[in-house]
Amino acid sequence: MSSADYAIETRNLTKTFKGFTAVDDVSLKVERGTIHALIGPNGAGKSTMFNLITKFLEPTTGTILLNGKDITSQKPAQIARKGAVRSFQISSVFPHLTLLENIRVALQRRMHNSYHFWKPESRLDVLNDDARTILTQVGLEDSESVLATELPYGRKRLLELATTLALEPKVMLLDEPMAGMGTGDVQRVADIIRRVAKGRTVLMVEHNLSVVADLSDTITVLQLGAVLAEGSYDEVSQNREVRSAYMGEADD
Ligand SMILES: Nc1ncnc2c1ncn2[C@@H]1O[C@H](COP(=O)(O)OP(=O)(O)OP(=O)(O)O)[C@@H](O)[C@H]1O
Repeated sequence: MSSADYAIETRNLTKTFKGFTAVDDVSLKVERGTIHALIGPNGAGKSTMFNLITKFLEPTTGTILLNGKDITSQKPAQIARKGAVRSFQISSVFPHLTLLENIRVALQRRMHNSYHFWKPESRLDVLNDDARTILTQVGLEDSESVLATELPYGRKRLLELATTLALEPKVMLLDEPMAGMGTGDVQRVADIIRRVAKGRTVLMVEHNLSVVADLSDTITVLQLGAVLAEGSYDEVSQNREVRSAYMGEADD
């Protein structure tokens, strides 16, 4: 496979914070069209990897490629415009707008790269059909007139996913999508992620191993900033080093 077959590739990516190596020479290949999970114990470097890939952090050394193109020196907004969008950033939701309005803002952002708040409200009505389609994709079609702030936690996270979908990402980076969710919501959100991942590439950091097992084509296990193992869930969960380093306490 050539570099162009990978939606995301890192080569020898390293990040040090004042001499402490948080990400240590990581070469990661995320195949296009797959769901790829990044797992590992606390402090393994997962969030730092995400921040490096989306350029919220500057790598100390190494290279980051998006669809085979070097994006190491690009800014987060440029990377988002190239179709790699990070989700589950609470800031993507405006609490005092309705769900429909939130999606319309995100759609506008994609189309004009600005908010155009000054335009007459009626000009935004053309976006309603698209916004409703997106709300339906995440199962929020019954709440379009509800203010975002009034949503319970699980549904708020679905709204964040919806605002991400409005940007038409080719690559979605999901940062702990199940964090803080009750068991009822977890299965629902997993089903939605599987559905919206079709035709896209997903890289996710997730602590819930049954979700990781259920959704992922490939799993990379990080430990102390370095890659410990990689493969399918069956492969990595049977790896002895992984079991002792990461799954020891969850051996059953
Ligand atoms: N800005 C920073 N300055 C100093 N050290 C940092 C910084 N960011 C992260 N680290 C350290 O780098 C290591 C990796 O952190 P990171 O948050 O990437 O791990 P993680 O795998 O996402 O952990 P968790 O599962 O707990 O979120 C940790 O030891 C952390 O303390």
